[in-house]
Amino acid sequence: MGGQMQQSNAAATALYDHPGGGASLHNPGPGNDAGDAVMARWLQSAGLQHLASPLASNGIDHRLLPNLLMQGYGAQSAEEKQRLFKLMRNLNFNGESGSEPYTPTAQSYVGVGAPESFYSPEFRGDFGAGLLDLHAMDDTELLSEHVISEPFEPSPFLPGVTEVFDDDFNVMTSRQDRGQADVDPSVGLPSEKEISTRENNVAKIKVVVRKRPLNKKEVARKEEDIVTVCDNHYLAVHEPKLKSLFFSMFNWNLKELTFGLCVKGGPDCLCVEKHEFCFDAVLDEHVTNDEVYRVTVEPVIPIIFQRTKATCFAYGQTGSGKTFTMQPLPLRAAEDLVRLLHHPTYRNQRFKLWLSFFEIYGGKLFDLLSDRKKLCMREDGRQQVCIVGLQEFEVSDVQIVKEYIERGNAARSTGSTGANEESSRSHAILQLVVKKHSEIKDSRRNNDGNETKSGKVVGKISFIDLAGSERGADTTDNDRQTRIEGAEINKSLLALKECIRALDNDQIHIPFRGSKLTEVLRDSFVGNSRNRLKVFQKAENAKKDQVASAFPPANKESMSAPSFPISTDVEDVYEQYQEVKVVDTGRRVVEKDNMPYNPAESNKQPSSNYPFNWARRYWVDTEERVQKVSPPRRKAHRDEKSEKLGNWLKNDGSGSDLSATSYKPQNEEEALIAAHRKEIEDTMEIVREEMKLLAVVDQPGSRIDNYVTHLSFVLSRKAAALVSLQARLARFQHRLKEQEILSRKRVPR
Ligand SMILES: Nc1ncnc2c1ncn2[C@@H]1O[C@H](COP(=O)(O)OP(=O)(O)OP(=O)(O)O)[C@@H](O)[C@H]1O
Repeated sequence: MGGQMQQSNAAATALYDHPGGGASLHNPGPGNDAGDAVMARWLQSAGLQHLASPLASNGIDHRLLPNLLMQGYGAQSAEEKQRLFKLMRNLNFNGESGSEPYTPTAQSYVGVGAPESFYSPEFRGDFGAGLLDLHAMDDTELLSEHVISEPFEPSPFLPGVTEVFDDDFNVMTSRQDRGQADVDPSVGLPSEKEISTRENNVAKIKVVVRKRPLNKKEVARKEEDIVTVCDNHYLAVHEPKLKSLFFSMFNWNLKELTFGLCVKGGPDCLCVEKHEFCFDAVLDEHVTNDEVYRVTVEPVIPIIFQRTKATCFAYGQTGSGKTFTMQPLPLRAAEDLVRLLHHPTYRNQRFKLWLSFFEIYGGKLFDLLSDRKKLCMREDGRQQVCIVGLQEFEVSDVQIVKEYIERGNAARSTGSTGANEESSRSHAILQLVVKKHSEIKDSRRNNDGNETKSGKVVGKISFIDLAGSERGADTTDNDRQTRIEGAEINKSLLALKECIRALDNDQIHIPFRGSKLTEVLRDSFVGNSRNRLKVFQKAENAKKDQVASAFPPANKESMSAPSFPISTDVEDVYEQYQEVKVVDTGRRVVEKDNMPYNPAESNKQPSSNYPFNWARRYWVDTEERVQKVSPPRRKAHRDEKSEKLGNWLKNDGSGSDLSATSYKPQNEEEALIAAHRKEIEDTMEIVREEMKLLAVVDQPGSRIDNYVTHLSFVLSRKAAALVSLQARLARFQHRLKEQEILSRKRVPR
């Protein structure tokens, strides 16, 4: 994920070199120039360098940072304010002068010749996790950059490095070269142009779709192949649809009514709708697994040595070919990683490769390389996730990697479902970690979070073979256990999707606590992380954006394609959600036979990074309203709002208390509701925490009030989903009662 994340990290580590000397930001004085420069660089690291002058004119004091949030004074746009807010958070700003930040000297910008101790976790701990690192608050376990300061040479056996990563890599190399040659304070940092180049060029998420050929069953059933790969980026799905003779459609966004006569046949004729989608890459049914590797994982391998965490997901419906696609990838990656370890650049750096393999089944973690030992997940004070008891194995050659992978695969939970005879019923996570060691005593150790003893993480790549999402139709033949598994799988995939969506929209709050899967993956999402997903897309691209929503139900399992990972009830809720989204972007993605898709036309539509247009409108409205509210009333206004929200969530209309913990689900529907309740409770907890934090930095005219409104909106959406589920449950129970009455009537007296 995000090159800008890596960028920010580089800036942060270059800034801090020496602990002593320099003026405190709290005490402008002799070191004021240095303080000026530091403040300017802090702002620069957040892309807010243009705000340095208002601060400078007032004397340098980090306590003035919140003033920049004031409207008409500093940060103007929503994005700027958000960045500034993030910066303050990362500076551990608390509005009081209690914590003295470390003051770097002008000399300290160079980023070379730093004493070893300075980069030690203990030392960095003094300044708070991820200080100055805008995107890597939880990323403190990564090795500091100075240990890999030798210029990196691209591996001669990795010719396929994509342009994106080439750019990223070249910027980094040139910066490092210059940093070593020159002691100018500005040299250790990237130029503005470099920042923007990197930010523009490195995608946070890459989406590659692989089409699977029809399998024997589908061929025997004479099913149509409804997916056409148009070129390397586009594919089309042909959706058979029953249409009535006369049809009408109202587009809320364009406020226009379309109606017409289906001329192809009589009433209820079968039409084929063509939907076209765009991805970063589309691979047809003839590509080999090697080609998949070259397009997806290979470009990321070199940057694993550059303090990066990468994650490769396989996402798709059950039976779509995720396991088939994912299984060969770690082995190929290990081959290249081992080769790089022996490359002259890294040969003498005491780097080693470690492997671990575990699965999440039914919300619990099991070590696949240690007789399925049950594992515990813990979060430390810095929100670093540790999997207690997970065995990591040092792997020095590919044969050993192969053996471990086979052993882990054999231990995985699989089962037979209506859609796939050997379906993965768990999420399997294989991690390859490059560590730098000072001394190694044992090649096998517990991952107890004690990094200093056995090496510091340089970079990591995780391969995640997600369990497949299931539609209601896929579950008809499944037994009770399999259906419960399916509900759990769908729930965790939903949580994953929420996180990716939040990340892609640059939201401040990412709902990692939505499921075990997202909690475990937390560190793959933050800091120096890059994701290569099989399926998901950035909001900027209209067509891509619609992928997850607009896939037709028919035969979509024939590719590793997006689908809403919902089995029954939740599906409805998310369909509604997606409908809103379509209205929001106002872009047409459905290309009908008689209505060819016109990209130019779609570009005319208003674009938005925000997931819901009406939410955005709400945001704007609220902003206007809040501006009119006088400052003393603002807090009361916010408190009242959150209290109302809390009350509403506690009492969802059915009189049930969401916080009830004694609730025992009786069937799958109730289990789903319980899962939703838990999610709402977790989200509320996070909102409460966020609000505490926000209260500290709230300033008249800031948009924090709006942010709370936004969170309220997110919660209300979840609550609406819950209400819908409960309505379904009531209907379900009603049906059961009816059946019971009927069966009683049939019993002869
Ligand atoms: N590209 C492909 N070429 C040939 N066969 C494929 C391809 N992709 C998948 N298959 C076959 O399709 C079947 C289902 O694939 P797989 O088990 O990988 O699906 P899955 O998405 O992992 O399913 P689940 O989520 O249920 O575990 C397997 O028999 C596999 O060999």
